[in-house]
Formats: sequence, C-alpha cells, structure tokens
Amino acid sequence: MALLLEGRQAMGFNYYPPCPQPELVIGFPPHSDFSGLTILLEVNDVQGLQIKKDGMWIPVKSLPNAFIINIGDTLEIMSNGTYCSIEHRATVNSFKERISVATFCSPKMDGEICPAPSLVTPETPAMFRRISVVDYIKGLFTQKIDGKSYIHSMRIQNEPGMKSN
Ligand SMILES: O=C(O)CCC(=O)C(=O)O
Ligand SMILES: [Fe+2]
Repeated sequence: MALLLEGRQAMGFNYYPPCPQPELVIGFPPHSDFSGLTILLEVNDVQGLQIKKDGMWIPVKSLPNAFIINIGDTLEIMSNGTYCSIEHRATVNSFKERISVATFCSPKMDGEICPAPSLVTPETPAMFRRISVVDYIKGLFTQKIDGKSYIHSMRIQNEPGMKSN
C-alpha cells in the first residue's frame, strides 16, 4: 500500500457543455482510471456518469454533495484481480452543462505496479505482469481510450478460469 500512500494525487476537471442531441455524442468515452482509487464529485449536481455492469451501461444516481468512489486499474493489479476497476463513461445533458472534478489517488512515479506478493500463491498465481509506473503511463497515453483494453494487455495468460471484466 506504500505505493499509494506515498503516491501522487492528481486532479481532473471536466466540463461537458449541453448538447441538443446527447444520444449522438459521448462526454467521456468508456475507460477505467489508472488510479488506485478515484474520488469524483458532480459539482453542479447534474448526473451523467455511467458504469458498465454485466455488459450494460448503468447510470449512477449520486447523492447531492456526496463523493463517488471508483476503483482504478492500479488497485486491480495490486489486489491481483480481487478488486476490479470499474469501466465508466460520461454522457452529456440536453439542456444543462455538467461539471465534475476527479481526484486520482495514484501510485508514486518512481514505483512499480504489480500484484502484492502476499496475494500471489501457487493457487492464485500473479494475474498481471510487473511494470514501472512510468512505463504504464507512457503506454496508456499512446493508446486510444478503449474501455479496459489497456489493463487487459497487462494480464499474464494463466490457466483457464481467468477472470476478465
Ligand atoms: O465526469 C465524470 O463523471 C467522469 C469523469 C472521468 O471518468 C474521469 O475524469 O476519469
Ligand atoms: Fe474516469
């Protein structure tokens, strides 16, 4: 956990203008966050976040002034797949602008991401390969944003029964 406790906190500010035909556009395309955890606030209480569950997009009904906490890819890798990062996207509203602020609790830049050694046993082999944070981020930014495809490319091809979500 030192990787996250001694890590970085990055922030993202998202502004989604209204669109008269919201079904034709996407505010933020499907992705999972690189962070360990993401703390998200829908600043002006306009909803638009959706998460992918069982292949379906589910709108998140947030409580006023409440934070939304999402699991990111770093925690999925560190927990050796026990906690899965959530694929999400943001839609836009026909009439109202939408503003969200995300705080990404992310690993330190000079660290490495890999499953916690205590979670890797002969019965539960490592599901992800070890990679430096710098290389992970470099790879992430050279790819098109495409759901969870990037974290999936970090998987070690273990025996059948591999979880993939
Ligand atoms: O605006 C939102 O609700 C989502 C933003 C988001 O997914 C991100 O900043 O990573
Ligand atoms: Fe996100």
